[in-house]
Amino acid sequence: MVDPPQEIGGTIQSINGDTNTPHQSSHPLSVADIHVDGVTFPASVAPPPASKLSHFLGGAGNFVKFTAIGVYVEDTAVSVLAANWKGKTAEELNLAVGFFRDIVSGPFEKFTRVTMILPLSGAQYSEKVVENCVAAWKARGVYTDAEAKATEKFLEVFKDQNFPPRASILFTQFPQGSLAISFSKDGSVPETAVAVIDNKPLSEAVLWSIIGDHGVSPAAKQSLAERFSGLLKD
Ligand SMILES: O=C(/C=C/c1ccc(O)cc1)c1c(O)cc(O)cc1O
Repeated sequence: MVDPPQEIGGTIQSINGDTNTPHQSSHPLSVADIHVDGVTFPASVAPPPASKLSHFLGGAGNFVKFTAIGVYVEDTAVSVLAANWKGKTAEELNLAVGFFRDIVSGPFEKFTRVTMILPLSGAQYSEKVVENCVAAWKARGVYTDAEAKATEKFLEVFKDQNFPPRASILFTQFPQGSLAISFSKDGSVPETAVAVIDNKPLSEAVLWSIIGDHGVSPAAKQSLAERFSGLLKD
């Protein structure tokens, strides 16, 4: 379900507890909130944990009945993705592994909000994510000690957590390679991260396991393809 479009590109006030310096987003564009199984993903987040930049909602979908997943990208993603994907239909984008690869590894921040529809423990969630990431690395022959250590830290961050319905896990993926992890009991977005893991393969694999070729949320992929097809019209 999609709401009427909202203008993105206004002045953002308090940035990350830093200063009150107003930040202007780099381009005005029209995107709408998305509702997934009763969970609302607002059209923009300004800014996500540990970031100073505004992000807009690229797309959202569910992972079967368990979680609703919203993928936000830094405003500059539109001009970066235009280079390869301008003028493509939603169907073309949805079928293009390279389109999702460019979202995951493009030189812009991503912010992923995973909201519980059914209750999950931190261990249940993190073990599933790590299983998917390790399987993808092993398939490509790129699983090293650094990734094993990063996944241990990831599991540690989640081990004492419990997520009732409506609670969220928030990932900020930085282009330099770190992954900031935060938690929220409701729809709010905290300013600070609970943990930052400095491992680019892990940061990218978490998002890839959602929207990659065997991603857990085909609905989020479809949503990203539809919205970017509209944003990247000739
Ligand atoms: O959403 C999920 C995982 C949900 C889930 C459901 C049931 C379980 O017993 C465990 C986990 C998810 C995700 O958000 C990101 C990812 O990389 C993989 C996932 O499975």
